[in-house]
Amino acid sequence: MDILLSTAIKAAIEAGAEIMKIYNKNFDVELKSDFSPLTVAYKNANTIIENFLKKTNLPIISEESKQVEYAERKNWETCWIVDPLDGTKEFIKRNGEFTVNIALIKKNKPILGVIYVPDNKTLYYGNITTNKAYKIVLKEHNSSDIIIPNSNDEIIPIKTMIDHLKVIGSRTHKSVETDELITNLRKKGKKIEVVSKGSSMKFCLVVEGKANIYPRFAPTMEWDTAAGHAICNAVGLKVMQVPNNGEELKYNKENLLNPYFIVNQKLMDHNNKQEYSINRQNRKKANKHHSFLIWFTGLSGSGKSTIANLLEKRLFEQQINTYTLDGDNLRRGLNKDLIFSKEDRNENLRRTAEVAKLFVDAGIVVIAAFISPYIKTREEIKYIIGSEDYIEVFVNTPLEICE
Ligand SMILES: Nc1ncnc2c1ncn2[C@@H]1O[C@H](COP(=O)(O)O)[C@@H](OP(=O)(O)O)[C@H]1O
Ligand SMILES: [Mg+2]
Repeated sequence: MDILLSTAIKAAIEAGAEIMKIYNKNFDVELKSDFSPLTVAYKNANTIIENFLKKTNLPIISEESKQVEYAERKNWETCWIVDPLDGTKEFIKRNGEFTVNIALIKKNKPILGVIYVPDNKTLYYGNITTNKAYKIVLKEHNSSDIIIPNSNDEIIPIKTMIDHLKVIGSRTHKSVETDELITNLRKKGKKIEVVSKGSSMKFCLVVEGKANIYPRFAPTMEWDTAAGHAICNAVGLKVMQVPNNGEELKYNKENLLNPYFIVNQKLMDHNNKQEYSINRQNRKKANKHHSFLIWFTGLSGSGKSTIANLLEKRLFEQQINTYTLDGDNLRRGLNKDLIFSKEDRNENLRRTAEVAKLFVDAGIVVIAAFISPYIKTREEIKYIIGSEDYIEVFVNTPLEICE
């Protein structure tokens, strides 16, 4: 694991352990003094985190520490941004909704993010270089088991029904603007459920797909959002500024106050579906058969295309309307702007799935053969098509034979 990421994870867990020692002692009210449980938890957590992060020789912006003048910090290409205890109101209310937040910023963008929820020992982290985010529920506040990411812990967001959205907002800092946004979404005919949570846990719930949109039309500081923002970006979610100027939140600004923002705004902009008189059911009746997608996956040289070709011939002989989507052929036209980078390969598959969906709607049995090794991508394809119309076939030819 990246040494910067593992350092941030260790720091967050150790800080969380310290916070819980104080949280678990009896206290009723916040005493606004340097010795209140909140202040002590906050300061101790900050010291622990700073001691870890100092080893990286990168500068730190932390809510708790004295801020370095902008004239100096604007020259920092890379820095840490830390909120040692986010959700202070929730800590006082004793509802467990508080977090430790550590983010690594490069050129004003968050590239790594770690959020630890010490009350339920849940760790979230994301890395935009690998485009992966993980959620791990620990048994103890102990980081020694987390050195190698386990694919079972990778966050694969639950998919969203665009007409039924869960909007998540602050438990404590509500705003009229957020209420207006919810009213407008309801006017668009969407079913909206409103969920409240304290702290950066809101980002985590959106990343998991347990909430869908997080509109923040109330003040926050850079340390409240940087780690959550990185984890969102790692799963492809954007944290857009409002008013929307097409840009995401930026970090290490002169003023560390964030503008308002929305996580996952694209869901709000989704167009309503236009209905036509002739639909899939009519086509199914006329064709006398169902339509669906058969997706062959397997290694290069495993025989996917050969089997797909034979299958199509057989179906065609039985007067079934078929079409084979071929990666090379699509790259000659629709996908000719795409290269073979990881992003473009995913985009290639996404577009293929969208085209397949149109063909399925047109009443055709679609056959596709793509290597598609990542379960995450195949889940995406299944989601686009709809699980009831998706048949996955793994051509399990051993590597030696493929070669
Ligand atoms: N008036 C204000 N100005 C700047 N930030 C504010 C603010 N009111 C609340 N916040 C930020 O909102 C955070 C709480 O978010 P939420 O309401 O989503 O739980 C606070 O974090 P702390 O709890 O760490 O102070 C604080 O930084
Ligand atoms: Mg905070």
